[in-house]
Amino acid sequence: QVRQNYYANICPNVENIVKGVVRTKFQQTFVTAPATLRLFFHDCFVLGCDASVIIASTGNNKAEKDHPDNLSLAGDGFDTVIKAKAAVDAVPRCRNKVSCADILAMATRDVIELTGGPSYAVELGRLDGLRSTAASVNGKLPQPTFNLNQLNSLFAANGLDQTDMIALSAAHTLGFSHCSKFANRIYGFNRTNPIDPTLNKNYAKQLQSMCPKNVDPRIAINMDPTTPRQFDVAYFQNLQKGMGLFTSDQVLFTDGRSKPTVNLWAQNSAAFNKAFINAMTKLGRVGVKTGSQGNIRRDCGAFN
Ligand code: HEM
Ligand SMILES: [Ca+2]
Ligand SMILES: [Ca+2]
Repeated sequence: QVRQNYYANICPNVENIVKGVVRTKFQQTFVTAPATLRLFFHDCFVLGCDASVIIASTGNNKAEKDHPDNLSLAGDGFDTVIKAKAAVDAVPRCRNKVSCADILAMATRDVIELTGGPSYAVELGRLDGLRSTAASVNGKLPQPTFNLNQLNSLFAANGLDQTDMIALSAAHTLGFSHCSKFANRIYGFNRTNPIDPTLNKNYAKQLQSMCPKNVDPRIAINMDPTTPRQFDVAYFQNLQKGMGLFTSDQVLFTDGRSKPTVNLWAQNSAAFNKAFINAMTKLGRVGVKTGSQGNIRRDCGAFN
């Protein structure tokens, strides 16, 4: 249902308008990039790419964004969509013609390019969803403790295969994590190993010093210790050295079924870029709403 150039006759300049807003915001704060990319993922995996994640809670509805798995979504992702929506709506012919879900898809494409990743033609034509509840998030998002089978089955439920899953995981080449998300790997891992043995020993020490026990829960650290602001294949090179931050990252190298793909992409960014664009395009098609299943929200944070 989604296609390139969907707004060609409705709002011909929409992609440039969004790009301008995203570029300005990115220049003000780098977090714009990882925050927007993660927001898109968390939107698409819960009821499809329909901007359900952007809805704010109200007195009688606890929305998706207040589910525990979404509380660490950085505010700059939401802010990017709201600012881009305002800029689109300032153009008379575009006013209330472009969905929040599509604005998020365009902004995500733009932040990947701004951080040095591949650019691609984005498919558009999504409607915004009519429901958003915290309960609907349960079991829909991957946990950092997941093994390969758990990752594959959750991604398969969204029409994404193992190759797509590995490519999309490279989003962790950018952005931050709070210490609590991987503390189990560096403190009291199991009965025989206090530290996860798949973790590089020096990296484990660094993590312990950045995240001491009883660290301030607001402290966040770079997920890619080598090029935290570049969208690149350093993510895969880190995995080869035991420097994947989460179990769900490192398992891509320790499990023999995914290791060959990690090794290939660690030394072939052209092949990775191609797979990443393909996977992002598939992600953007998940659960797309049409007709009476959705509408175009006037305010991305509230139902019409
Ligand atoms: C494969 C399974 C995945 C797991 C288990 C996972 C888990 C996590 C966790 C725990 C964080 C840290 C959150 C925090 O403490 O603030 C995080 C951050 C992030 N994730 Fe994932 N994620 C996965 C896949 C993805 C995918 C597919 C994307 C996008 C395509 C993505 C994009 C991001 C980004 C960009 C950040 C950094 C956010 C920021 O700096 O604000 N992740 N992820
Ligand atoms: Ca959604
Ligand atoms: Ca990087």
